[in-house]
Amino acid sequence: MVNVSGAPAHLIQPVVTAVVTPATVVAAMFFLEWRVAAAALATAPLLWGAFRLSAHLSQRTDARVHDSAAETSDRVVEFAGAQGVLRSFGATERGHALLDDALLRQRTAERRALLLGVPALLLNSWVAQLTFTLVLVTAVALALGGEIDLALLVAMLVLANRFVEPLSLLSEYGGALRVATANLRRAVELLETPPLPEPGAPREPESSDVSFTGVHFGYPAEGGEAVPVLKGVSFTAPEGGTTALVGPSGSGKTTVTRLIARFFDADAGTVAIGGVDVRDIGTEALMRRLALVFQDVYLFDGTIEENVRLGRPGATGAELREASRRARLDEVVDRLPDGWATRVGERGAQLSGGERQRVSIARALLKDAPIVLLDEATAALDPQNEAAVAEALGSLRAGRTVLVIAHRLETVRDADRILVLQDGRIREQGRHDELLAEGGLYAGFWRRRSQSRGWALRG
Ligand SMILES: Nc1ncnc2c1ncn2[C@@H]1O[C@H](COP(=O)(O)OP(=O)(O)OP(=O)(O)O)[C@@H](O)[C@H]1O
Repeated sequence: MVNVSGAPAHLIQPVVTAVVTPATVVAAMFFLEWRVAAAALATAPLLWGAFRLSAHLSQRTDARVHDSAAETSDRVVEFAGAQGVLRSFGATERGHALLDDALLRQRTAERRALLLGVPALLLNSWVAQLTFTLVLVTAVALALGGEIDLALLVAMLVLANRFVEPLSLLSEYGGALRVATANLRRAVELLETPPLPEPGAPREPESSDVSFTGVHFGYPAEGGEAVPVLKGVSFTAPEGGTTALVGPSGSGKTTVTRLIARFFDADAGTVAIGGVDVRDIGTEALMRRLALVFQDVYLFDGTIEENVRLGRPGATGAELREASRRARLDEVVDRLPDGWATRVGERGAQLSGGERQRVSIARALLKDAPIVLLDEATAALDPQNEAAVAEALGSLRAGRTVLVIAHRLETVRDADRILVLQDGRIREQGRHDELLAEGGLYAGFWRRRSQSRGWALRG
């Protein structure tokens, strides 16, 4: 963005100068001695050709360097910001590996840009020198022939120098201008992304069951075909019951929850709440019905109280305390020296993983939405936090429609319905004992569970 906003001030002016100066110089040359001016002008197509060629050579590498630099800075921010989460997941190594990869890609892209940039620079300066030489030879030949005097010769050489100098700079500015143009294009693309359309005649669902009917979905891919993630998913999560989503990593569990909250719309099929297509429910009404308790809980750098209040800004103090008590957040607050006024730090950095979860559960309880989308943490919490969070989740589930991406064994066993996802399809569904009796995928996973810590399905 800095590159884009800096473009007018830092780039346009030198680029204009680099074009206007040679044009003025050639005009002055014509005025003084047309044959020397004609020699300078004759090289114009050559100069233009060299400029285009070097632009073409660097265009692709510029884009690659830019993309890899953008990725590196994203990774650095992510790595720094996600330290707490990475640590609690015992995954700092993975964070390191991602950052290392990004740095390596950036180095390769820059090295390649440098290698391809050298011929482009050589070509530009070679053509610029050629122009200068041609003007020099013409002027000297004319002076030797006695057609121009020494003073005019010197004037011509000075002018020839002024002609060539800005042209060699033009190739440098050209590169920066291209980067700015590419950035501007990206910014425009982002701004032009349409929000999901609001229904013309919004409908209110009468109940809170969630159903998928023949849902197909693939994440919009930049430029290419979307890779299918959900391939014809159908199920019903009954009102007031707990439906557990289980399946190997990447099978589409998170995607199912995202489609309910309309982060994206299905490509085909219907996602409905209480029989009403989510696309026919207004965004505000939809959000009122949903509480999201995801792993990457969003905590902003305010006090604990402010973070819980986000669930329902108008809640009374008593309601706030009741929600916190049921989320077992009150005992955390009691321990902290500043109590409710304790600042949680950027992204909740001052709190432990289990404490952050309790804040987000309290927030969801305060919101009191009939449908809860829950992503259980994969992190091993200490026993005290584990028990508290399990209890807090228990109060959140009571009487609500819950869709839970389950990681804990108990959650799966106690669920009213288990959906076994694999490769974007629901392979099995039913209750724990029914699925065990079926002796299929789920039963196999369950048998192997004793070999893994907690509930982890391997693909
Ligand atoms: N924002 C996104 N853009 C593009 N592809 C995505 C995006 N989010 C997820 N995917 C891809 O969609 C597929 C399903 O991902 P999803 O997160 O739904 O799986 P999951 O079952 O929740 O996995 P996990 O248990 O590891 O969280 C994966 O191949 C993933 O790489």
